[in-house]
Amino acid sequence: MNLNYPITYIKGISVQRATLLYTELGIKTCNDLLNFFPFRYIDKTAFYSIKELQPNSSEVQIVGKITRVKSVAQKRGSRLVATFQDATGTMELVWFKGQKWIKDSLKINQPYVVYGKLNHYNGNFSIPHPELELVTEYKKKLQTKMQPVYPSTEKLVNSGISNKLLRTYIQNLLQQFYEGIQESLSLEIIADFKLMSKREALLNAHFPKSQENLAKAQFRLKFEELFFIQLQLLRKKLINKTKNKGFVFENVGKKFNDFYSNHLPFNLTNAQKRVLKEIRKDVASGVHMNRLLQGDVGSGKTIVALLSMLLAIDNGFQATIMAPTEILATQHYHAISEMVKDMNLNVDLLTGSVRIKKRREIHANLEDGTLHILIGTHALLEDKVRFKNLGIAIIDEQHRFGVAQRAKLWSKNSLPPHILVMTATPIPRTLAMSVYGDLDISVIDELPPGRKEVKTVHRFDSNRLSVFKFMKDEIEKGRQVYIVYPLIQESEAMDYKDLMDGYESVSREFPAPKYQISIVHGQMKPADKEYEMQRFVKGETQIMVATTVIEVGVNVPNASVMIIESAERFGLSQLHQLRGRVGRGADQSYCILLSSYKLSEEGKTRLKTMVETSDGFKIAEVDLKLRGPGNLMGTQQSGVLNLKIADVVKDTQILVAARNKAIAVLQEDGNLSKPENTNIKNTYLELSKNSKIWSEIS
Ligand SMILES: Nc1ncnc2c1ncn2[C@@H]1O[C@H](COP(=O)(O)OP(=O)(O)OP(=O)(O)O)[C@@H](O)[C@H]1O
Repeated sequence: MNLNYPITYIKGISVQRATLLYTELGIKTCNDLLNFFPFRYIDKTAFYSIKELQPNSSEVQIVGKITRVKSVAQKRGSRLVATFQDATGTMELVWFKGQKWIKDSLKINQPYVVYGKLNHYNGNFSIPHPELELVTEYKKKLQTKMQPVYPSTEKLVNSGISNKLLRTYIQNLLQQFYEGIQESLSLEIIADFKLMSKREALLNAHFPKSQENLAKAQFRLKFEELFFIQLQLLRKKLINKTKNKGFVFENVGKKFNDFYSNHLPFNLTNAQKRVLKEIRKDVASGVHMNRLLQGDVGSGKTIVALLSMLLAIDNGFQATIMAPTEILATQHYHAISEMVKDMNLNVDLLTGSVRIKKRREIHANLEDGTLHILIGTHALLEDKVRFKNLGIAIIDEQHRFGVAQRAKLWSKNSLPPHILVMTATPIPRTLAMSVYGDLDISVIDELPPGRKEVKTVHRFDSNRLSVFKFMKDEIEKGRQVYIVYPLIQESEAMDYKDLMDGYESVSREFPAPKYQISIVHGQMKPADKEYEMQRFVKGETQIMVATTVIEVGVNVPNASVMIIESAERFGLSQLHQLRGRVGRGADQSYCILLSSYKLSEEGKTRLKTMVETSDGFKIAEVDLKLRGPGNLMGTQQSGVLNLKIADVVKDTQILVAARNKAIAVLQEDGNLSKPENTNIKNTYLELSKNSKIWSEIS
């Protein structure tokens, strides 16, 4: 018997039911079903006394006697109420249906075991429609103490596959295949972490004998799941390091040194220096760099990108930056061209709106190597874009690019160029371990000196007039202001209306010619967007009304006020990104979050968090708690988050332990060829063949 057999091998599962289980729950093989875990258990191991009951107790089991039964008339029909009592107190059992036969069957003053969901109303406890069994009967039966409850769908239930039936299937499966369940971890790991055996763990995860056994079983299975994912990610990294040769940038040469000594516009922060060292070590070592650069908004990633590119250029290579939007690519282009303007370097910009003639020129310069740095958007991925020798590819805000798109950029070379992925959306460390576990990670955890914290306040819509007044004062001082409106796809038409209405009212309040206003939104042509953007960058307009197109990376140091309309509709990391557009110069900056009075609890938490902290990593932690890992920016494409039993957020301690153990195992035995690692190797190979998550991360 093999656990890879289809579930029709399990007693009681017909082809028709197997098909349903597959379409509804994705369960195909015995192994799938074995790893389909309950999401909760009905715990019948514990008994309560009535005095112990708490308003928030959910399902409870109590032994006591029924002392009285009566029918109580109510508006529609009547209900049956039994007074139930133990040595510590009294409560009620209630029925709304089937009252006649229940009334007839209830035995007064005999001990019952009662089980059900507890209600608490007006200080009184009751259980509606309880399960009841005379103690004499209860004692005769062999009890399943903790019943598993599995996730299900309406269709399954309607087709007769109840939770009870699922339980039976899994029971049958365990009976038929128990001997075939192989240990997957080494004896050493089992001893080290005092783990249950795999068989015992699976049995107890489905049919636990006690809470304690359940906890042990879950720990073992979570550890195993995270261990093998980490093993896979780390092996991928190891293979990348040992097999993929990278270009060697031996020289820290003329351009780098010239820029560092003569053109650096400021002193690097210690964090920038450290990260640059990490990058230099990679690119000089002969292995292929695959590094994630995390830095909070405004922490100064661009300069690190530029210096890394100069390392490549000094060694005869070309460099590229790919950005997710035209605005961003253009901005990088302007910033970088400006910084290297006296250095005899050729920098160009390639986006969707570059004209054919210019495009051809870029293609030609790229192929003959005269173009040193090319900055662009997705347009870089087109087949016609061929580098002479691309040494480093920097990808800004990687979550906007698919894995396949990135791969396309790699494949433009004989050897893959060094890769630096930059993200301004901090991801909590433990999550990064999973989602980017195969990359090396650098963090810029320090802001440039002299930055003042952006003062952040929350105001209700009714305060708009005083907000306008504040804007006028700031503009008077020579500052610029952003006003951002939400744009959510589902209500796009409405949102555009809000934006245009807002624009009109701002135009009335801030009339020309004294005030000039830019507007930028996604429905505009790229060239118009760019024109409006540039007017704001050059200081020709004082106010920029926009949707979230300006969310990431836009850098206008003179802009010191960020007003966010309907702030409650934005996600936390989005708000943080938007706020990051101000506070980029030396002036005191402000962020005003405007909202209606109607706020959900989550909305309140988001706004409160923004007012309380400006630390991107802290904000990411809160966001993670509010929305779960799959919704965070930077994690959407990660199959690593579709776990069967572990939770990368809640089980961080297990995750860290599993990762450290995986590192230790690979350090000792990179190919898993030692006899003591046979179990691990077999499971690893098996998972590589069969697991969906694994194919996504390999
Ligand atoms: N070490 C430094 N000292 C002073 N100013 C700096 C330093 N590093 C960067 N800056 C300036 O800080 C601002 C933000 O830098 P940059 O645009 O590189 O940030 P970023 O990390 O890309 O942030 P975001 O992701 O928000 O765009 C720029 O105006 C830049 O010139």
